[in-house]
Amino acid sequence: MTKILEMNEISLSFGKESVLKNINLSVERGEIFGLLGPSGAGKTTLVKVIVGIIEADKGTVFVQGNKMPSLKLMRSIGYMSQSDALYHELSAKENLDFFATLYGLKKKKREKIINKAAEIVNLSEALNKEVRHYSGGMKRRLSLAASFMHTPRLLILDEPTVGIDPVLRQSIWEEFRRLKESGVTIIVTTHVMDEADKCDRLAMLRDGSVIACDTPEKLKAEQTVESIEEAFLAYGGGIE
Ligand SMILES: Nc1ncnc2c1ncn2[C@@H]1O[C@H](COP(=O)(O)OP(=O)(O)OP(=O)(O)O)[C@@H](O)[C@H]1O
Repeated sequence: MTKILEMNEISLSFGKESVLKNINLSVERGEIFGLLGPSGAGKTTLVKVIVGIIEADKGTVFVQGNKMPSLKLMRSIGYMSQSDALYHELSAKENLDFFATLYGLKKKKREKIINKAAEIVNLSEALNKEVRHYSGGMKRRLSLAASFMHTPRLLILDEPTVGIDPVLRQSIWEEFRRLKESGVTIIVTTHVMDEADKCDRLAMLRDGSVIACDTPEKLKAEQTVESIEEAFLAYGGGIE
């Protein structure tokens, strides 16, 4: 396997608060890579640094060998932020059509791609509804569809399943695996332990530092525990 993402010595402070502390991580092509940590651990800040929304004080990020931020790579990266970037006055279909234009998808193919993405997140029936009439979970699902509809090489998802019911969460994870099979690399932040267990590899974050990084199986075996939650605590992830 080859590396699609490399982060070297990433550090960042907001004022006096040190939010990311010397992060060194790499992600292999085709992996589902999890960033696990409690609220405030620095997960969102780290993905914003990867995407290029925030500049780190120190360190470098390379995606496919290109130093970030890189305009050239925009179309090969899909990003779903924690807050929805949707047009509430437009229908879901119009929103997806807007993103399709941004990604440069050809008009002829758009309809099919939009319908497929909507089907995956279970929104086919509500495609023509204005987003202002959507529930919170529906908006998350629509944002998710928008992030992967152009089949990016690298898909970065910040807490993608928050507010989504367990049944749909399962089917969304099945889709992540299908995307992975088709060669997409996925980075996903979560504080849900059973989701973390589904990742190929996992970095555990606490107070801006990586406290452990490996496959869920090895992380558990190393601490001779049965669950990711116990492993997280054993690595020092608990509240002091
Ligand atoms: N723009 C900002 N200005 C100042 N402090 C910030 C800013 N963004 C984040 N922080 C701080 O950085 C720390 C890490 O925040 P971050 O959002 O990255 O954590 P997180 O692990 O994603 O948490 P959550 O799971 O709640 O989203 C927190 O203490 C937060 O208050």
